[in-house]
Amino acid sequence: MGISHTQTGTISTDPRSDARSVVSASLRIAGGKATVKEKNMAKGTTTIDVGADGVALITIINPPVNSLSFDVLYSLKESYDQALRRDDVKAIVVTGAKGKFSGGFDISAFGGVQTGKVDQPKPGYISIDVLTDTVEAARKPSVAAIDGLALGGGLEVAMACHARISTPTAQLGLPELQLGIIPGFGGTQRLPRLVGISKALEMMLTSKPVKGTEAHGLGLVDSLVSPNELVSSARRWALDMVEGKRPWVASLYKTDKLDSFGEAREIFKFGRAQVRRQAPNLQHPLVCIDVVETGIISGPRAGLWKEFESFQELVRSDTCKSLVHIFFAQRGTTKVPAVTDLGLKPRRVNKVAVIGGGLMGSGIATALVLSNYPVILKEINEKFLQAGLDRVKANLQSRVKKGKMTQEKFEKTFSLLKGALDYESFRDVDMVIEAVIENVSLKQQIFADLEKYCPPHCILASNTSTIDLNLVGSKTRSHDRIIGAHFFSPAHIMPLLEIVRTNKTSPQVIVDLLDVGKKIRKTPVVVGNCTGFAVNRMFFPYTQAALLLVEHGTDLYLIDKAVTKFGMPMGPFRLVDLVGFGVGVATAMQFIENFPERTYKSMVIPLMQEDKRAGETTRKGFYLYDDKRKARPDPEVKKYIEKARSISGVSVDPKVRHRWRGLSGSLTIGCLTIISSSVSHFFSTQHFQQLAKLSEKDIIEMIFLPVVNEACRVFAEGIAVKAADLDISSVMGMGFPPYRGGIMFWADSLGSKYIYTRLEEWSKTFGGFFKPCAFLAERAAAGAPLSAPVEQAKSRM
Ligand SMILES: C[C@H](O)CC(=O)SCCNC(=O)CCNC(=O)[C@H](O)C(C)(C)COP(=O)(O)OP(=O)(O)OC[C@H]1O[C@@H](n2cnc3c(N)ncnc32)[C@H](O)[C@@H]1OP(=O)(O)O
Repeated sequence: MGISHTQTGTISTDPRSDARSVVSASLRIAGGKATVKEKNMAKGTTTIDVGADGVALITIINPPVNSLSFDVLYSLKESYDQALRRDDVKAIVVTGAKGKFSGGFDISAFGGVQTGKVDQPKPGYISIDVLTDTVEAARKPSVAAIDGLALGGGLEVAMACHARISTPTAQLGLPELQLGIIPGFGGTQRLPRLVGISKALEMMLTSKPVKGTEAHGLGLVDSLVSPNELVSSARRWALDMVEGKRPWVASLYKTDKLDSFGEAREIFKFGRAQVRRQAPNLQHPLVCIDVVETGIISGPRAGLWKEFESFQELVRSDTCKSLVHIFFAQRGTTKVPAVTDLGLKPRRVNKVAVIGGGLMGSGIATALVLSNYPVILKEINEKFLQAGLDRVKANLQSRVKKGKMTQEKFEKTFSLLKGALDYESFRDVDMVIEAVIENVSLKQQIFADLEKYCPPHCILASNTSTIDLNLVGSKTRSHDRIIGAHFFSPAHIMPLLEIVRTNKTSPQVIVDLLDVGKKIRKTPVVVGNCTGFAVNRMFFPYTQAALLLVEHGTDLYLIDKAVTKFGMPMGPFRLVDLVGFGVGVATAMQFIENFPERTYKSMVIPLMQEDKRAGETTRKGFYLYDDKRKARPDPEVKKYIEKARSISGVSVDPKVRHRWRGLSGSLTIGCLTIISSSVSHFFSTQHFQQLAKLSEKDIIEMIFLPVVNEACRVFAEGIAVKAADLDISSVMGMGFPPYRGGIMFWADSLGSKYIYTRLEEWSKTFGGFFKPCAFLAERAAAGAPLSAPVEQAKSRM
């Protein structure tokens, strides 16, 4: 259709303050054409294609998601200038190449903006000069033809057009807040005018996109068509506008969807209250509301300027840096050196078996059937099997109740699940996930059976959270296909999947499981084999530090409060209650056996267990629980703490200098034997008093710096390939606040020297638990960040 002109070689304006910018290098012309080198440097472009019908089709091209780099944005402006200049162009259609409109502003450019390494255009250039004064104010109408996705800046470009045609499945949204910023190309002003203030705030504050069909209902999209008809319909629509057959709407000045001032004020008030309650540590959602409000009160142009200023400030904030780090770290977990770069293609997994229908097994089976995998659920008897099947059913039904699944879809999904009491039906499965209790000999027997019944290509995965996989597979000769698939409870909801490889697991099997992980919508992190892997190893010192503090005098509820305020979903004691003391103690035993030198052996939990307290399930743990599972502090807990103190020799007498003797002998509680501590050291009254009066900052550091210390060990041992994988593991497995960037990213914000000094100081008082590891000591001595790659780590992979 028509003549095609790519824009790489045509510059009409240079909006940048410094024309010799990094960006301009990619657009500069050498003898009328960009050199090959310069072309290769360009990060995306637009093309313009003028048809015989007089419609200029401008296509955004920047794979994989047509993000809006500065190159693309400048090229968009140039394409527009050309289309507006040319007499043979009557109207304009903007679209994205290969079925994707645009994934928004190029997030990889944020770093350059933050450090000032990329020259930015003059203030307000994109949102005002380009989108408002060129696109929206043009004397030729524009229609956005949206397929795939129009997110962030992508949707903002589309909203500056005079109409939007979309496919029913396209995703439209302004997810900027999940990156710690607000929309910066006019979205805060145009979205409320297209869909109303309430809906616009909801879309921005939750960062959730809407599908084309919903967008149509909301008025964000003017017409829905199939992908095949998208561009032709948009062309017709644009020409209809030229001929006055369809309205030509500038979204920025629309007022019909706006509420009255009084109503708007109420909506803003409600929004702010909700933000303060749900995200008390975050500023940018409040800024977003302020910016929308400015536009409503002072007019959209004032709103655009306020948006620009706020965006510039937020993009440089620590929150934005942390969230952008998390964005890329999450996508980086599937890039595993010497595994995903070998050119291996994932094999097709047609059928999966899950062994064990308990909480974990049924959750895993739910996650699998939800992604259309046929699943066999195996149990040891009819009763357990039925209970397992019922759990999966209940998981799915809860989705129906919440309106997330139709009854018809429920029936189809549930029919993918079959029960089994033996291994006969395992003869054609491609993957088995064992999810039985943490019992080594039971697991060994199961894996030996699996080797007999499953086909030789079948992936043999274990959901163990702590047990060494070499031990699990020791009675087989299938070590190359044994792998850990460690889900987090509830498995159908929690987003993380720890993929544990031994030094014998084949790369093909890892690639296969990564693919299954992606299909069941998990974020997989590949880790090496050791007790507790990455997440539980980091979790362990978290609870331990909390117990140590409590035994030394800090109020347990104060600890939970401080930790929640820091941004964790719950404090360590509330978490132990939720997980249950049984699981907590079983896990602790693994650590005591494997890392005795850095285990703090508290008796608080075993003493409580002795009194039939086991956490939330018994309605009594560190908290008391009512019928609605609401937790309230229990003054009785004090007595267990005091008893534990007397056992461990920790005294609270302020006048005397006490010796912390440690335990001698062993104490048997139920089936649990806590081996006596060999560690003995001193602590002073002064320290007790300090601990009783710790500031929130101290509490946070005494809880999380041991976690950092363990994360450093995990990294140094090669259990995690990249520090960023530990960031994702901490955010998705532990609930570490993403806006702090994950455990290693946060640690680097404090500095290795500072962390080392703090831990060293506490270790002198409290012993081995706080002792900084060699890796931390080395990084501190070198003044190096903890997240810098480990060059010669003894990789266990
Ligand atoms: C001024 C403006 O208001 C500011 C903005 O526009 S900020 C940007 C707003 N946009 C967003 O937040 C969207 C972010 N992207 C996403 O949510 C998802 O990537 C997506 C829904 C677009 C695609 O998801 P999916 O198909 O699962 O692919 P996903 O693996 O996430 O991304 C594919 C690749 O595109 C990259 N990518 C996605 N969106 C990008 C963006 N906006 N900028 C740069 N790269 C992006 C990813 O990093 C990934 O790269 P990789 O293959 O090298 O790892």
